[in-house]
Amino acid sequence: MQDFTESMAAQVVRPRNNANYKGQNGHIVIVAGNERFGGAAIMSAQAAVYAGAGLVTVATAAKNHAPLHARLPEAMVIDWADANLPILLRQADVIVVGPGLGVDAAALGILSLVLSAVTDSAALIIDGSAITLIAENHIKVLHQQTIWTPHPIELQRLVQLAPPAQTDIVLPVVAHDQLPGILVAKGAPTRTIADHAAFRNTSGGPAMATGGTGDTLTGVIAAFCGQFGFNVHVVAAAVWTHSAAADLLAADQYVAVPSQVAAAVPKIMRRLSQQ
Ligand SMILES: NC(=O)C1=CN([C@@H]2O[C@H](COP(=O)(O)OP(=O)(O)OC[C@H]3O[C@@H](n4cnc5c(N)ncnc54)[C@H](OP(=O)(O)O)[C@@H]3O)[C@@H](O)[C@H]2O)[C@@H](O)CC1
Ligand SMILES: Nc1ncnc2c1ncn2[C@@H]1O[C@H](COP(=O)(O)OP(=O)(O)O)[C@@H](O)[C@H]1O
Ligand SMILES: [Mg+2]
Repeated sequence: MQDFTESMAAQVVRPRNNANYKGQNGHIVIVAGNERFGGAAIMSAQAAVYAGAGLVTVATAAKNHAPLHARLPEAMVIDWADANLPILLRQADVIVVGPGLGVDAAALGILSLVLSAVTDSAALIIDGSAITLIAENHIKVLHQQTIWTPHPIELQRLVQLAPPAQTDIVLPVVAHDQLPGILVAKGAPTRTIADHAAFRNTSGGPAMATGGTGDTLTGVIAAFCGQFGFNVHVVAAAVWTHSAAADLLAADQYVAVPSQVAAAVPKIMRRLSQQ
């Protein structure tokens, strides 16, 4: 497994053309946040906006609409029970499903709707509760442009491999056999794995050990795919950038608060684009 470094991230995050417009930077739809976990939807959406997504729409529980708009006016919102959600999902360039989704019957229904509406050309980021639901209900995901973002226990639920067995040698084999697309095995360090490449992240640290840090990562990955395309280098660059933003905060803070991590991402992207 190869180290993924700042100079490799800088090959992904290039300066924008002068004529660049929002339609070229990806329409992201984030399906997240039940009545208890509205913050997860807000953090994912904030990270997507701050990492440069062209348009961000959040499909979430009705209760979260006003807090989302108050915190993040750049994001659009739709009730996840709205009959128009499938139409919106079919128009998306990137879909995130799972942060704070919950694991009840309603959440399973929403996940099933997402899996049936995603088009072949869209990238699909599966995180948090969506991973747990897929594991618990033995759902087979066939979508090729999938990005899985489990923490070690979510990965265990998904592939029946306890954290100590999630080694650099075993993970690429298991990912190849069981998971279509790209696996982002989060941890210290996070490993990003596809069929022909596997990277160990070199940024980040324990200042990131706060609920919500993974939720923000989904937004950064979504925005990177929306701007730079779907491939393992782009996803590894998103992972590097997210943790580098946390490192920037950790230089003079004990804790890298997730919403601050999202807010620091534009600075890291600027630094990368100047190299
Ligand atoms: N503000 C919000 O709205 C927030 C919403 N959130 C949303 O909540 C949903 C549930 O997500 P979740 O990860 O909290 O619970 P779950 O899937 O049951 O896993 C917990 C189990 O995994 C373990 N574990 C975790 N990491 C580990 C590691 N590195 N290494 C080893 N073990 C590790 C952990 O271990 P323990 O802490 O018990 O030692 C426990 O056993 C999800 O949708 C998420 O997006 C959260 O993001 C919080 C902020
Ligand atoms: N000690 C650490 N070193 C490096 N990264 C860490 C550390 N602790 C947490 N992280 C990062 O924080 C994120 C945690 O994700 P996750 O457990 O899904 O959080 P949540 O669901 O609460 O948002 C991952 O990106 C992980 O790599
Ligand atoms: Mg998580």
